[in-house]
Amino acid sequence: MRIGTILRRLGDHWGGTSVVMASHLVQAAAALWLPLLTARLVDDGLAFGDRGRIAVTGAVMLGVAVVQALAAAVAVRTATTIAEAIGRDLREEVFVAAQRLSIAQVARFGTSSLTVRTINDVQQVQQLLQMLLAVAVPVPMICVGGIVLAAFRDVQFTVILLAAIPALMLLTTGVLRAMRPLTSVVQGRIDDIDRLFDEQITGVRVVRAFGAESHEEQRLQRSGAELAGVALRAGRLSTLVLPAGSLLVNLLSAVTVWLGAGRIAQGSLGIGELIAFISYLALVLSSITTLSFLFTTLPRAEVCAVRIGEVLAERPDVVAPARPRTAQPTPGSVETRALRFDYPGAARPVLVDVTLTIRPGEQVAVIGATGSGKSTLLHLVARLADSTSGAVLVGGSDVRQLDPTVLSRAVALVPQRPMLFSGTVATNLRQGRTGATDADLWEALDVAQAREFVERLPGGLRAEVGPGGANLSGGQRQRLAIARALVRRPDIYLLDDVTSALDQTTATAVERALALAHANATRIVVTQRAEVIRHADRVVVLDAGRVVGLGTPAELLAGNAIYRDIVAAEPSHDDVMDIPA
Ligand SMILES: Nc1ncnc2c1ncn2[C@@H]1O[C@H](COP(=O)(O)OP(=O)(O)OP(=O)(O)O)[C@@H](O)[C@H]1O
Repeated sequence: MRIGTILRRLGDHWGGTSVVMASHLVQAAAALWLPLLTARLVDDGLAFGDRGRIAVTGAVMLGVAVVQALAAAVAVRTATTIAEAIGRDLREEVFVAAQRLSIAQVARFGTSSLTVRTINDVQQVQQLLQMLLAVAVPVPMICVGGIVLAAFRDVQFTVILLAAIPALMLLTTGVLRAMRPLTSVVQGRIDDIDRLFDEQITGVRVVRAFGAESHEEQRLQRSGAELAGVALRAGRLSTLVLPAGSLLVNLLSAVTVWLGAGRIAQGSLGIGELIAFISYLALVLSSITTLSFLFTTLPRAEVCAVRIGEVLAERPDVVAPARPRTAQPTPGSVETRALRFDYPGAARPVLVDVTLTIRPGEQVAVIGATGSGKSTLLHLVARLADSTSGAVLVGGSDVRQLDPTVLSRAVALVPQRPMLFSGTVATNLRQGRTGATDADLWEALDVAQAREFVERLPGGLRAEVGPGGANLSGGQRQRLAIARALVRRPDIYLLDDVTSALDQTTATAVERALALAHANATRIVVTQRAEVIRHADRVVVLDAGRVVGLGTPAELLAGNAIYRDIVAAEPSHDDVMDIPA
C-alpha cells in the first residue's frame, strides 16, 4: 500500500473534504486580499492623510482577518476529524488482519512489529493526512493567487518570486531523497525497541532473578542509541528546509526593498504597492516552505503505509471454508493423515508424516523431547495453523472444511503458556462459554483446583485480573486457563503441559479431577508427568517431528526407549493419589 492508496480514502469523506476545501478557499482568498487592502490603506489613505479611508479600510481588514481565522479554524477542525476517522478505520483493519494471521505468520512479522504497525505506523499516516488537509491544501491556492496578483501589479518583481520557487523545490527534493532510506531504518529500530521492552517487561522476574538489570539496560541503551542516531540524521536533514526557506524569503525581501526603493524615489511605485508585493513574496514562499517541510514527513509516512499495507495484504494461511461443513460424523474423534508442518524458511519440518487415529473419549498422552513438535501437533488440531501437507480431521471432518465456530466449540486448547486477559476472573472464564452461569464457573474452578484461591481473591469471581493475568501467579493462571477450557465443555481437550507450574500434589489433584470431569470427552495431553502417561489409554511418542512410538503404556514400556526414559525419570505417585484410567 502506498500513501496514495490511503489518500483515496478521502473520497469516503467527501462531505468533510469539501468543507475543508471551501474553508481553505475562503482562508486563501482572505490572505490574498489583505495585502491589497494594505496597499490601499498606505497609498490611498496614509499618503493623503484621509482618515475616513483609513478607518473604512482598517475595518474591512479586521473583518477579513476574522473571516480568515474562522475559516482556518473550521478547516483544521474538519481535517482533524477526517484524519482521525481514517486512522481509526485503518487501525481496526490492521488489528482485524493481524488477528486472522496464523501462528506462523505472526511469528514471521513478530508480535512487536504487529503492535507498532497497528499503533505507531497508523499514527504516522494519520498525522500526515491531518497535516496535508490542514496545511497543504491552501498552498496551491495561495501560490497561484499570489503569483497572478503580483504579476498584475509588477512583472519585474514577479520574476524574482518565480525564480525562488524552483530553488526551494530543489532543496526539498534533495532532502527527501537523502531521508528516504533513513526513515525505513527508523521504523525498523522502533520495532526493535518495542520488542526489547516487551521482552524485558514480561520477563522482569527473570531479569531480576538473574541480576541482569544492567545487562538489559545496556541492551536497551544500545537500541535507543541506534534509534536516536538514525532519527537524528533524518531530523537534521528535515530541519534544513525551514531555515533555508526563511533565509530565501528574507534575502528576496531585501532585494525587493532595494529595487523598490529606487522606483519609489522615481515615483513609478507606491510604498503600499511595495509592501503588498513583499507580503505576496513572503506569503507564497513561506507557504511553499511549510509544504516542503511537510513533505519531509512524507518518506516516514510512506514507509509506514507500506508496512501497514503488508499486514493488510497478507492472506491468512488459515482461511474459513467457502462452504463450511457443520456435520461431524464422529464427534470427539481426531485423525491426522500424513501430517507435515514446516515453518516458512525453517531448515527442517516440525512434523513429518504424523498419522494418528484417536477415538472419541480416548485419553492420549503425547510425549517427546523438547522441540519434538508436541505443541505444534495440538495447534494443528485446533487449526491455529494449517498443515503444509496431509490433513487433520476433527469429528470426522477435515478442519479446513469445518465451520470455524463448530471447530472452536468442539475443541478447547489449554496452551503451554496460559494467557489471561484484563477483566475479571468471570470474564476470563466466560471466554469459554458466554452463557455460562456462576455455578458453571465454580464447577470448573473446582475441577481446576482453583476454587480456594478464587474465593480468597477480593470479589471472588468478580476479582480484577490484570493485563495478561499479571497479578496472578503462574500456577493460578494455569488453573484459570484450565477452568476456562472446562467451562466450554468441548468434545476434545487439548492440554499442553497444563500442570507444569503446579506443585506435585496440586498437579495430581488437577489431573485426577480432569479425568473424572466430562469423562466422555477426548483428551490429548502433552505431558512429561509419568502419572498421566501411565494412565493414558494410548501414548504417542514424538521424536524430531516423527511418531516413533504409538501404543498403550504397557506396549511402549516393553519396546520404546524414549517412553521408558521419560517414565522411569519420575517415580510413581499412584500411592499418593489414585488416578482413574
Ligand atoms: N515461529 C517459529 N519459527 C520457526 N520454528 C519454530 C517456531 N516456533 C517453533 N518452532 C520450532 O518448531 C519445533 C517444535 O516446536 P514445539 O513447540 O511444537 O515443540 P514441543 O515439542 O512442544 O517443545 P516443548 O516440549 O519444549 O514445548 C521446535 O524445533 C521449534 O524450534
